[in-house]
Amino acid sequence: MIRELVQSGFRLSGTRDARLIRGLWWSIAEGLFTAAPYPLLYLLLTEVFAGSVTPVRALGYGLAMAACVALRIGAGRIGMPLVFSGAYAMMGEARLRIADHLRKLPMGWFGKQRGGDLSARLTSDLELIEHLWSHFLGVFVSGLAMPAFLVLFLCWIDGRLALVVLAGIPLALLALAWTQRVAAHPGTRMIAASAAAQSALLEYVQGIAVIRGFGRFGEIWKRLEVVLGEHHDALLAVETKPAPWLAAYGFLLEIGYVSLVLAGAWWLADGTLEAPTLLVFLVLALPVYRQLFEVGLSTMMLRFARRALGRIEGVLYEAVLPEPAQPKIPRGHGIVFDKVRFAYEHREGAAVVLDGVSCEIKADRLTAIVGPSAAGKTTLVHLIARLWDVDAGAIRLGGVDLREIGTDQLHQHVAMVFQDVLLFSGTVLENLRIGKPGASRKDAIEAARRAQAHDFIEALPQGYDTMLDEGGASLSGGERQRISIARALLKDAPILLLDEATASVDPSAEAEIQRAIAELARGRTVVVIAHRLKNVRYADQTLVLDEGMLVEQGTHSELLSHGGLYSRLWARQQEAQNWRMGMSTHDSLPATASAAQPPLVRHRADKV
Ligand SMILES: Nc1ncnc2c1ncn2[C@@H]1O[C@H](COP(=O)(O)OP(=O)(O)OP(=O)(O)O)[C@@H](O)[C@H]1O
Repeated sequence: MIRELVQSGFRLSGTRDARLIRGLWWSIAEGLFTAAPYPLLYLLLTEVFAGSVTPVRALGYGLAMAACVALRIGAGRIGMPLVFSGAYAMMGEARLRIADHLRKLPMGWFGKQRGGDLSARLTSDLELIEHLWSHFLGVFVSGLAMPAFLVLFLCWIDGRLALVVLAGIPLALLALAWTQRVAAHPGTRMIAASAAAQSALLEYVQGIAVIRGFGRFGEIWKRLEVVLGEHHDALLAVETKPAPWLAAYGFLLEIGYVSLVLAGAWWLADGTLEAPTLLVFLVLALPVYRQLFEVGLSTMMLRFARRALGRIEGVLYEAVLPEPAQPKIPRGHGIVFDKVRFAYEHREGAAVVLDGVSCEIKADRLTAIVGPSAAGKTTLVHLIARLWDVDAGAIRLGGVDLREIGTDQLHQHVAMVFQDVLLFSGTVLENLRIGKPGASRKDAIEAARRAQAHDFIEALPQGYDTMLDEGGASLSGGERQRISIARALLKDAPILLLDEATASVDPSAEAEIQRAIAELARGRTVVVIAHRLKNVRYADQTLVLDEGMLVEQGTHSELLSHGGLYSRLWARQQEAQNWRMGMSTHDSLPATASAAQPPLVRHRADKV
């Protein structure tokens, strides 16, 4: 099991750190130096009982024993840092490999994971493996080396008695195997319960605003109590269920000691054994048993580590989106959908989200995607970014199938601005530079200026060096949006995918965001999901989706004259706006705001 674990650990990190291997050899040396004083003690006792010991020889033995102790300490001092640095470096590599692998997984995979379970795999499971490498392996090998050496020494002194010392071991090992079996179920339960507890706590913390808003503390609290109660019971079971069998393991090991006393007395009486030999056996058998018990106990941890490793490997060996061996370079920035079919669930009878969609998104033009809720607009745009692969048909960029371009290369061509803006904990500047690592401060500020974000960033306590909370919680929705637009401007990719995200912000912020987006759209292939049709009425073409199908396409005026779904949606939105205008004493606000807002990429209007 240990060998398998070590090899899986090497596979996990993809390296074999030489420091770790050297450190383990030093740990074995440490175990041997721990055992070495005992044979010296035996030799000393033999001479004492034979009456041949002299003060000088006794001093010699004493010094030799002291040297063994010093060597043991020295080996530990050299080995331990080597093991630690090797183990931490390897686990660092493993974390990077996992993070890199996660980046390549289809987004659908994340949707199927429970947040807490995934975070448990990436934190506590990985920490368990790290602990195994850093704290356990060295102690384990030195813990095995010591009794192995002593048993060999006992065999050399008296084979009969050594066999008696080892008499209980086969039965003890059976008890240990049984203990492992008994612990298997509680172990699995404990891992599941702690993942569930992490999920529940995460959900509780993330959803605290909603829980508070709906006054549902009682119910959620009860659910939390149930999950945490199960976690408590599972933890208890993992300790208590195997405990009697572990005790049996210890008892059976030490049965050898009772046998040793009985057999020793017998052979002493019949004159086939000498007293000093028996004395040495009685002294040495105890550390051998103690060490074997410790090693047996630690194998319980190996079980957990094996399970944790299996769970981490489950992530690492999850199939990634296939990458081309020879990535092709797109010849232009026009996008073609060719009979695209896509479903989130790849199983018989699963709902088809896009069904036979064929269309052309022209290079350097603005294409708007509109349609009722759940029509498949976001899905279509996500497919362009290859967050998923299509089930049938193809999407081609510059004449090349996205699957032949390679994800990294594709992402160099594409910038995305979506509704859920994710900002990372770090400074505003660092968040901007996500668009272009290594961009100068001047360029980042220029991008922020063009994204209408400069003024509010400057007003922050440390301006561009202000630390943002995780997720950018300290900023408003509109401010987060503008940072994400600045990020995309800085990236300066030729294709821009954006989810018109102004529905939830106030009219003045909406106007600012529209201006920023208009700036961003200049001279690029832009695909925008539009919820407010008025914002994209100047688009070069509008694709109308309904229930996963492309039902209409054309310019605003073409679509209006067609009298189909688009014109109905337009009429409904106009009606809603008129209704809003007439309903309150603030009638003039939307009208004024609307007049103040530039429609998305108004500069195109000039061309029309
Ligand atoms: N990750 C997902 N897993 C499974 N189903 C999904 C997922 N994302 C979206 N869907 C489903 O796919 C369908 C299309 O969703 P999509 O988000 O593309 O629609 P949309 O037109 O952008 O809607 P809206 O305008 O309301 O944002 C919906 O029925 C939705 O429930």
